[in-house]
Amino acid sequence: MLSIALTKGRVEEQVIPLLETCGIDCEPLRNKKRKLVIPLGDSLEVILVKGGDVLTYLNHGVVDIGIVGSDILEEQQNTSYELLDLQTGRCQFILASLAGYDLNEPRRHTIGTKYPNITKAYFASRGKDVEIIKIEGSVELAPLIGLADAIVDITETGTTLRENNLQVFDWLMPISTRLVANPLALKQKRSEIFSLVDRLKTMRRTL
Ligand SMILES: Nc1ncnc2c1ncn2[C@@H]1O[C@H](COP(=O)(O)OP(=O)(O)OP(=O)(O)O)[C@@H](O)[C@H]1O
Ligand SMILES: O=P(O)(O)OC[C@H]1O[C@H](OP(=O)(O)OP(=O)(O)O)[C@H](O)[C@@H]1O
Repeated sequence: MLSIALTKGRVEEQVIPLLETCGIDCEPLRNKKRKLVIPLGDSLEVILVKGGDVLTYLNHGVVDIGIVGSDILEEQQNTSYELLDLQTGRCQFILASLAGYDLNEPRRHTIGTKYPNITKAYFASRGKDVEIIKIEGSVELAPLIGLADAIVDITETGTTLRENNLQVFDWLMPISTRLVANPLALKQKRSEIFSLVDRLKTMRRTL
């Protein structure tokens, strides 16, 4: 039996069809209502968690594998084994602001973001010291109402940026959903884990 910590929400919605193409019956996941522990047949058990908590469950050894966005792995400076890029949940990290924003204006800029570590590393690599304001959501609001000069956030379709008159000033990195494993589980359940990884690897190309 393999236990999987699956990020609920967007990641979950895009991973379910992939699991189904691998022949895994996901009806219990689709019909879960408020249930958080969902057995899928005899060989898999899914627990549904927030993305930011996947590595906590994994690193405490209470699940064998995790499915989580690379944005979170990068932000949390993940050291667990990344086994596969599932190639779902694709989006991008961007630096955005209102038209006319000048990153090179010589003063300390204020940046709003849900991802302070990624933001700090990005500006450090450009030799810039910025003030970071951590925001939990609706990040695009920050430059609009004067909380920050610019934001580092995720864009997928570009709709949120467009509807709020924001422009992209830089593309930081692409994001996609990854499969990560607990190192002990990788030793103890190697064949089970790699059998799933191999199936996912084959089927992700068909979606
Ligand atoms: N357009 C998108 N915007 C944000 N995240 C996306 C997008 N597309 C895919 N993702 C992936 O989905 C994850 C976020 O999922 P979701 O939006 O369901 O959670 P959330 O409610 O924003 O996050 P949380 O409540 O944990 O802060 C991200 O970690 C990222 O890997
Ligand atoms: O380019 P788009 O397709 O418009 O997607 C990007 C938006 O989606 C995410 O927000 P989310 O919906 O998770 O809401 P949040 O603001 O509460 O984080 C992200 O933070 C952007 O705001």
